[in-house]
Order: sequence, then C-alpha cells, then structure tokens
Amino acid sequence: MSENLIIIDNPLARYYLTVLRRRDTRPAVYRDYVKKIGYIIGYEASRLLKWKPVFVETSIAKTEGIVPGKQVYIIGVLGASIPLMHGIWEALPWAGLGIVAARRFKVENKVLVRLYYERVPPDLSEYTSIAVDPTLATGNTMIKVLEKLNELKCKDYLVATIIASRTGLENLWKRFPDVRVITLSVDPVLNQDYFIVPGIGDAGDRSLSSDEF
Ligand SMILES: O=P(O)(O)OC[C@H]1O[C@H](OP(=O)(O)OP(=O)(O)O)[C@H](O)[C@@H]1O
Ligand SMILES: O=c1cc[nH]c(=O)[nH]1
Repeated sequence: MSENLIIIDNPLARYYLTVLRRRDTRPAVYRDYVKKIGYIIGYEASRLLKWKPVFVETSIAKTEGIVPGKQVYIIGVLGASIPLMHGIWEALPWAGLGIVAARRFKVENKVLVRLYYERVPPDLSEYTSIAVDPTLATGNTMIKVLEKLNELKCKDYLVATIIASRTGLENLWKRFPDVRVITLSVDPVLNQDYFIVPGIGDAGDRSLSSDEF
C-alpha cells in the first residue's frame, strides 16, 4: 500500500489481535492483550529508532553493544491508548510519555476532532515521537495529533496503531505523506458510524470498562 506502512506479521501478534477481535473478550483480558501488543509494537518500532554503537565491559572482556541514539517520546491519545502506551513504554523504558486528549464528534457526514488537553514537552525537536492510538478509523484524530506535534517542532515521528482502516491511512498520508505507520492489520471497511470493519470494536470502552470480580 505504501513503503511507509509496517504491518507486524508475526503469529503471536496475530493471535493477540484475534483475542481483541472476539466480541466476548472481557475488558480485563482485552486491556491485558492490548498491553501485550504494545510491547510487540515497541519491539518493532525499535527498528526505526536511532541507535549508536558503544563498547561495554563484561566481567571478563570488552565488547561491542548499542544504546539509544536519540531520546524518544511516546505520545498517547486518551483514553483508549492507555494500555497500548503502557505496553510500548515497557518495551522502550527510557522514553518519555506525553498525553493528548481528543474528542471526536460527528457533524453531518463528517467526523471532526478537537484536542482539548495535552501534556507534552513544549519543544520536541530533539526527540523521535511515537504517536499511539489503537485504532485509526477516519484518521482525523491522528492528523490532529501530528499537527500538534508539528507545532511543537517535532520533525521525526511515527504512528503506532493496532488496526487501521484503508480510508484512514489514505487520509493520513494525504496530509502527512512521509509518516511511517506501524500496525497489525489494515482492515478494509469503515462503516457509516466510522467504525472499522471487522475491527476490534470500541477500543476505549473495551479497554477501560470495569470487569467482573
Ligand atoms: O481515526 P478516527 O476516526 O479519528 O478515530 C480514532 C479515534 O477513535 C477512538 O477514540 P474514541 O473516539 O473512541 O474515544 P475514547 O478513546 O475516549 O473512547 C480511538 O482511540 C481514536 O482516538
Ligand atoms: O473502529 C473504531 C473506530 C473508532 N474508534 C474505535 O474505538 N473503534
């Protein structure tokens, strides 16, 4: 679809996604699997990060290793991305964590998005930012988030998501042609309620709801 699309093609990731797709997966399990997927996404994202070679001394000899070459900020979109950013953070524990909150509302036949809160460093020019949201449906939320990152002088960013719709990716790349997107699946349909089909349901409700005890 694009050279900027990275689809994680791994059986463990596909199994975790299958658990999320099942309609009867309970919230406590759903958020646990979102977090596990976050770790896998963080692992895959590490291929796109900057690293630098170092020497390291073991207890026996000197040898070569690598360390991060550039600071990273994970930017999570509230609320559905809470367990996802948690998982990515576990994989990239030296990263900072920024938060933006978005409200999505339908006006006539369009989905509009307003960012109403952010806790992000005022200058991201020295960082690689990973914008995190489990679903990219119309793409409008992610477009707003990347516009915000642009305002904060971020020049190096990637998008991490569990599923993306084809339409959402096209919209995103119309506005940000070079942005790299890591995802587990590109689902074919966006329905009339702007939900991804087959999708993973309402990621915010399913991740954040209380469960039986
Ligand atoms: O690509 P888009 O069409 O903009 O849709 C994607 C947005 O929808 C979901 O949030 P939701 O509106 O369900 O809010 P919530 O996380 O607060 O539940 C998701 O977490 C994205 O932020
Ligand atoms: O399919 C979708 C679309 C938007 N938000 C979700 O949580 N799921």
